[in-house]
Amino acid sequence: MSNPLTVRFTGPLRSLPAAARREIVERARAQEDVAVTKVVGQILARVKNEGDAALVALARELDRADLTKLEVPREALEEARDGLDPDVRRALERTRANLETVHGAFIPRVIEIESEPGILVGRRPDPLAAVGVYAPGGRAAYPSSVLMGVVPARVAGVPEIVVCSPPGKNGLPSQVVLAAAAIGGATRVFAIGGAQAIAALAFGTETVPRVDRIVGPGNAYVAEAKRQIAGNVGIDAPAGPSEILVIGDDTANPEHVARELAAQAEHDPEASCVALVVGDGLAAQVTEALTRVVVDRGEVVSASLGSRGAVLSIESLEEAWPFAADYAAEHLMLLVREPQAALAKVRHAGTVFLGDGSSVAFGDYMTGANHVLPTAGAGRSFSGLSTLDFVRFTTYQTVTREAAARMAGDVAVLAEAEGLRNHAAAAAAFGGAK
Ligand SMILES: NC(=O)c1ccc[n+]([C@@H]2O[C@H](COP(=O)([O-])OP(=O)(O)OC[C@H]3O[C@@H](n4cnc5c(N)ncnc54)[C@H](O)[C@@H]3O)[C@@H](O)[C@H]2O)c1
Ligand SMILES: N[C@H](CO)Cc1c[nH]c[nH+]1
Ligand SMILES: [Zn+2]
Repeated sequence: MSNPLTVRFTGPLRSLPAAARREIVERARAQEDVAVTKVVGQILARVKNEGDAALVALARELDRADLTKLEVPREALEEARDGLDPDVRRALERTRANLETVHGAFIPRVIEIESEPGILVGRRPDPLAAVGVYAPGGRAAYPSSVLMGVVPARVAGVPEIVVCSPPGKNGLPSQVVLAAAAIGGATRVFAIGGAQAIAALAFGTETVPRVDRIVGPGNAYVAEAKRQIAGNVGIDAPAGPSEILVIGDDTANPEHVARELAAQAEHDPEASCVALVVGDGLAAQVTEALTRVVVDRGEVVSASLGSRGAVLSIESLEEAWPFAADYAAEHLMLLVREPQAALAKVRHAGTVFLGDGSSVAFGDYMTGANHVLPTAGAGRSFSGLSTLDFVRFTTYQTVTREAAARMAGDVAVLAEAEGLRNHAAAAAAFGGAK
């Protein structure tokens, strides 16, 4: 590593100046960056107005790729899958199977309930007709993210699943991303990245179909593009640069804490990685371990930890819970003596990892939980990606003649109170009044 690794915030949490605490908790700066907002606004307008021509031009400008075709032919997907290293294929198929098991169990079912005798109300989940899945591909290729989006969509019954991922210099997303799209069951794949991919899926172009919902993680440009098009098309949670909050008591292994921070930091210089551990001694051990455990991508890890990282000591776990609720981490890791009891204290988190066996890397790749999760505090109001993102609900009701007769009077009372006498008349007619 060329730069020595430093962590931006260290020391006791209770001594942290209010401004520093705010800076850690409000790590949304990149998405609110006016420059990003402006650039993304311009990209969306170009794609909306110029369609495919803008996509080809933006691929040249931003991805340094000369595209002859935007859509990746089906044969190229199948060739990528068939040519994949057998170990990688087996691992991707294992991820797919676990996602199918977990997301199949989480799928919402039809619910029917009688609110009164003779009045049946139902709610039926209906799969969306077409969805877009963004798979990042700038600093790293993300075949795992392809599966995290495509598999739950397929399990939910979506017939058209369109994947977009940035092209490399050869004009195609990486082979392993293409293979994952085939393994997951994507119906179409386009070599389009960044904000322009989100625009193409939201507005449609000559070759890219307009979809009903766009999901998937990405960098600050992708997250901002999803935010800006949210009025036109459904989106999942804002899933931007990765983040982790590790909470550890005296049973936490400092090297494990450090490795978890380094793992999420390697995604992006804008990743936010924070540890709150009981005792100044343990905090110092974590900071020291960080200088030893980084095995790759040192520049990215250093940039992330140096600009946003925090290793803070607390006196007891009780100090951690209000901070954790405020921070609403994408990944919350509980390296504590009684993780299940600690889980009961958690208010906001994308997903939680309990105990010393549960590295976030397992959830990132294989447990079957989804790794597309709300970031930048969005965990206070959003959940991680699931089959719920791929359905909408149709409610329905049926009222028997007898129930209609019993209800018509009170409905007329409310309709009269609103000055809507035709409603009262309709209810009375169905209730059997002459
Ligand atoms: N929250 C989650 O669930 C989750 C899951 C996986 C990955 N991630 C995050 O996804 C992100 C992946 O980012 P990435 O950069 O590797 O890939 P990416 O595909 O998100 O972004 C690459 C694209 O960004 C665009 N871009 C780059 N610089 C630009 C500029 N100056 N102006 C306009 N557009 C520009 C380009 O179009 C490029 O194709 C990381 O931040 C990672 O932490 C998050
Ligand atoms: N940690 C990422 C979500 O923030 C997901 C991921 C994909 N590959 C490895 N990790
Ligand atoms: Zn990860």
